[in-house]
Amino acid sequence: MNKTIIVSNRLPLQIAIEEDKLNVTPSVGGLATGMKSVHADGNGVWVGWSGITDEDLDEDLKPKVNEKIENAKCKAVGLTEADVEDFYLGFSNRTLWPLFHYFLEYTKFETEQWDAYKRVNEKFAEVVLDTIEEGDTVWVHDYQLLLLPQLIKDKRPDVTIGFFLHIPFPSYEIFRTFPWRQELLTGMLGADLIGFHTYDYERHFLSSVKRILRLDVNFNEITYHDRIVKVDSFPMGIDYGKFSNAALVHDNPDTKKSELQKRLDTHLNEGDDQKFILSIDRLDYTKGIPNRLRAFEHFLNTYPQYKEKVRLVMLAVPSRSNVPQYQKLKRETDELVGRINGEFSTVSWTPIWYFYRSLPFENLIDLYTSSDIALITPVRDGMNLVAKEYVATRTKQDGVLILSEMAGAAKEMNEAILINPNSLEDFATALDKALTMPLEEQQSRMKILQKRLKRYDVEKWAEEFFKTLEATNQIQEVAVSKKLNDTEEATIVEQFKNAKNRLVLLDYDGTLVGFKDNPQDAKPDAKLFNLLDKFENQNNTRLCLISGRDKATFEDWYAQKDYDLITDHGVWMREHKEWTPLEILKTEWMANIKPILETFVDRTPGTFIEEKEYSLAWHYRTADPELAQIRTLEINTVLTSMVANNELSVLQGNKVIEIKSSNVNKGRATTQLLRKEDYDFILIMGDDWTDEYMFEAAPELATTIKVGYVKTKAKYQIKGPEEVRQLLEKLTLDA
Ligand SMILES: O=P(O)(O)OC[C@H]1O[C@H](O[C@H]2O[C@H](CO)[C@@H](O)[C@H](O)[C@H]2O)[C@H](O)[C@@H](O)[C@@H]1O
Ligand SMILES: O=c1ccn([C@@H]2O[C@H](COP(=O)(O)OP(=O)(O)O)[C@@H](O)[C@H]2O)c(=O)[nH]1
Ligand SMILES: [Mg+2]
Repeated sequence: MNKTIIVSNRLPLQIAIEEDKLNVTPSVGGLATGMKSVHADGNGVWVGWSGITDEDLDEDLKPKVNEKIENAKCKAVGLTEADVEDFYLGFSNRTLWPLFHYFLEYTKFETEQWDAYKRVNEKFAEVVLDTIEEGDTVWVHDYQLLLLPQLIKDKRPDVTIGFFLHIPFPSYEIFRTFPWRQELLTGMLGADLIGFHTYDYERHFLSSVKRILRLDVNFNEITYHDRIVKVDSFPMGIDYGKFSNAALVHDNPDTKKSELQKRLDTHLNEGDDQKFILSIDRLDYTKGIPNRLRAFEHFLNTYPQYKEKVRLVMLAVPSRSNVPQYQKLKRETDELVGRINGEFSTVSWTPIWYFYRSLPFENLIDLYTSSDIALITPVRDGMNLVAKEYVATRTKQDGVLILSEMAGAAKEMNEAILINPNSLEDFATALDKALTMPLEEQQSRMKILQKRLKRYDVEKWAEEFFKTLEATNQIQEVAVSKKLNDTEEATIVEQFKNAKNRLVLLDYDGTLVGFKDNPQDAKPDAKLFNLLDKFENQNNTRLCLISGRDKATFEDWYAQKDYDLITDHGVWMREHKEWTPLEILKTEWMANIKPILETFVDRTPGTFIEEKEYSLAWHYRTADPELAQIRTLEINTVLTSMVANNELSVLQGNKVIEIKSSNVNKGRATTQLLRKEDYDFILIMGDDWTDEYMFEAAPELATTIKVGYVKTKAKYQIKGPEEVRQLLEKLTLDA
């Protein structure tokens, strides 16, 4: 039976060795708590790190640890102390985490740690590849494993891979500062579906893909080599039933109260207007803890009537405490709590109750159900599940959630009081509003929130992700339906061999060579000359390069060669080194259109005009892709009337717009060429939209091949120039 392999840095259980005994605890943090129920229900295996380093695992302990891991349907990836230091505490949590959360000043770029990141991603790949059986699906999670999807895809292209990022994806302006930005993006693109919590993270990612990798993005689909990678947003939900049921049990008078609950009750019973304001987070600088404390102080000063009535119950869960920024935050938090408590405390009242520890589930429920207000105010947060858990436990639908706009969860929780966590004023007004909110209003807001969270719970979230992942498989099949397979290739080689008179018509850019920023740099290389020469020297074979390039450029490049050439999209033809025009064209229009294009160059950095004898081309390969898209629309509009009057047409090529006479195209040139002789083998290859004219003009017996996996009239598709050359090589060898 096919299974799902979940992969994340941390396994849902954490193992530690304490006094020679194994101590197993559940992992904290949104990813582990959220995915746990998905894992428990499904048939599958979870691959990740157990929490113990290889150095701590002696031969005695190994089988015991493995047993615990296997019983939990997990498989461990072994990490050494150095891995934990450089990969986890290092690159993951001192580079990726701060930068993706917009903490530029905390971000370290260290090559050694980057190397460790690559090394550990490979370790994960090894275990995953070892676990995969045919038909399995892999779901990779989070920023610690950005390179993993590609590492798996390289070895197992048949396996469907999903990737989900649990933290924000930063805007391009931030992401571009990464020294290894390209590698990170291509690592992620190994997946077939890439998921984010919100549309904002999704569009930031697409923006980086367009600008850094210069890939074509069509709505939310990226064309990447022979695959289509789909990108979408899936806001993660919680195990709603687990939290609401636990709260119901907690409310039941027969349920035995915990020690913590008894303590909470003592204070709540001190008077009618005693209230708890709750905050729960890992002690992380993204969670905005110092801001929250200062804001609480400001609130007590602004609304002194709440003194001795409200308490801030703050649970800070220890996290990544070996990273210096976290240690600094711990000191700052301790100091602030001490100072504020010192400032306001009375004999019977301490304004802040501060717990620095992780609490068991039952105690979390005590806190959620006893608090009238939840104050969840991260400065940046991928999602924030605590906010959702609070809502799920409000069985009487009372209580108010104050939530930072900067949490992914805010996008779906409009009925909360949303605040900017940098504004002390916002905090104070929101707290006052929450404390005075009529019960009916609390309930009407809570009802809507609960309905939404209950419907789109974590199971539904995972289901939606899988559904989309399955659908991406189908688009893959459509996109590459004409992919040239080995049998077809063998037939072509065979036909070539048996033919008496052969014509091979090849486009140049994008077909025989890849694209360069400057078209003049895309010269034929020695290997290509070699290959074409071999072709040329075969009997009964006519080789003709057909290009939109101008005559002068081709004359320069191929002066020493005998190949036939067709240039300017079919204006000129060179046979036996003699140039003749295939078309007689006017050029008066150029003087009028060039100044218009020049104004576009002025206003669109990275673009330039290529002047050919019979056409003008505006290139925008290195321009900002979104600006270029707007400008192409503008150019088309501006040129419409002029084009009609001069019998011109505007061609949209690969990152280029070309204006030329309407009655010239590669199709007409192809037809003229075909009239010259009778061929019993014809091969035509091209990558661009303009090459489609050749495919249309080709007779039935011709073998037409599109380079690249986009829609085409050609019979077959092939990946890129590399593959074109391999095919040509086969034709020369076997002929
Ligand atoms: O594994 P740790 O270093 O101890 O950190 C705990 C986890 O923190 C992060 O959680 C994120 O995922 C949540 C669920 O999607 C989301 O609500 C939250 O905003 C994120 O910060 C981290 O992404 C995980 O990888 C860590 O395991
Ligand atoms: O003592 C605690 C405190 C919190 N949590 C859980 O930790 C998760 C925190 O997830 P969130 O998305 O809010 O933030 P993250 O820590 O992932 O950044 C929530 O599911 C909490 O229930 C926990 O297991 N033990
Ligand atoms: Mg081309």
